[in-house]
Amino acid sequence: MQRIIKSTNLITDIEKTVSGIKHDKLFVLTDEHTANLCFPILEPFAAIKNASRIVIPANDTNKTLENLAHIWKHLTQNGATRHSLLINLGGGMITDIGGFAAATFKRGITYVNIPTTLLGAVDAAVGGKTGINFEGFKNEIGAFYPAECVLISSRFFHTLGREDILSGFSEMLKHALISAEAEWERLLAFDAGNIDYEWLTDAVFRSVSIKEGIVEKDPFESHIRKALNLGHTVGHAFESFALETARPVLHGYAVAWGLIAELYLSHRMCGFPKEELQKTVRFIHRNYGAFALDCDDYEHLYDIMKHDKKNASASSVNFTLLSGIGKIQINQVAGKDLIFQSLDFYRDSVGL
Ligand SMILES: NC(=O)c1ccc[n+]([C@@H]2O[C@H](COP(=O)([O-])OP(=O)(O)OC[C@H]3O[C@@H](n4cnc5c(N)ncnc54)[C@H](O)[C@@H]3O)[C@@H](O)[C@H]2O)c1
Ligand SMILES: O=C(O)C(=O)C[C@@H](O)[C@H](O)[C@H](O)COP(=O)(O)O
Ligand SMILES: [Zn+2]
Repeated sequence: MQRIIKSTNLITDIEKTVSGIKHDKLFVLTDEHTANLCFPILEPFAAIKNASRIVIPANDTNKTLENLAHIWKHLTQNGATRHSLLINLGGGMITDIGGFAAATFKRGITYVNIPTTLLGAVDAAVGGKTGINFEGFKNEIGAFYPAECVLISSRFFHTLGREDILSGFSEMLKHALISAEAEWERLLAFDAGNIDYEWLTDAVFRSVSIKEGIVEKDPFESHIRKALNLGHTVGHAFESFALETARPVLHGYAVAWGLIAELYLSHRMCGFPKEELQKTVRFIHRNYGAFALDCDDYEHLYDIMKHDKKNASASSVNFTLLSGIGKIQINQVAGKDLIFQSLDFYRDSVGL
């Protein structure tokens, strides 16, 4: 199992981590934003200054084959060997693409994730799913290849804008929904306009523990790990559709909107309570607004859902649903009519 450090002393922890991993050369991958905002925070650790630096453009639209090739090229041209160490310093885009570069370079080198976004810290950096988007589909190419260590520190969160905080928060809400009512209640009190960072740090550490517990039981998503995909069957369809129509949305926003549709399916198919559905929908609508679509888009969204990795066949769509908070129902196949009704419900809920 990968080592997860919930750090309260970043520099000491990174020094210990890097010196504890035998390596011949150190590489640090950032995007153009984390190069400026986050790399300097690590500079008191001398070895980082001498590391070979790889910088790629920011955001999910750049989680591409071209940027993956750029990372491979840099490693090759700068003397990386099978014994080199890669540090991924960034949000989920960087830990996904950097993790996949590490998985594939010389058939696998060791890497460490230092997530710098809320989403990266609670979700993307943990659990070993790595990959890139391809042909318009989210995470179409990838590998399970866990980081040797994930170093989580809330020091990076202070430069995040409201939208990136909310994007990460929806994955925390997902973790609460699949675990316990008390956690869900606590999170619904979150005020993105007035962030209490101490409260947030505690909530992040609890959230990571929920994911850690699930991944430990099922690292390759054969059964219970599918719970971590709640909201993503519809969410990824929205995200891919948004990319296609040149109006990209943040991953966590797509997941939040996906949760609306999938909790509706949970209500209809598994008896998820109406009051909890309504409370969650109100929170999402208030904080995340809406992604515009109309009923002419349903067929296309359904076609995208048919590519979801959880599907048992190319013609059925498999969801993770809930019969209550913390009551996970995996492998739920919904028919096309009901999926369309869930999209109607999404549109009604967000005022479209
Ligand atoms: N592997 C997994 O299990 C997993 C889980 C969830 C999401 N993901 C993937 O993660 C990606 C989304 O991650 P994300 O939301 O972190 O996006 P991201 O990595 O694109 O980061 C969002 C933005 O924040 C900037 N940024 C990063 N750290 C910052 C900081 N400390 N201060 C200010 N700006 C900062 C980035 O440069 C970028 O512009 C998606 O590709 C999604 O598919 C993967
Ligand atoms: O770690 C997991 O397992 C997840 O499903 C976490 C998700 O939040 C994440 O977005 C993941 O990348 C989705 O994976 P995919 O297998 O549906 O591409
Ligand atoms: Zn996600």
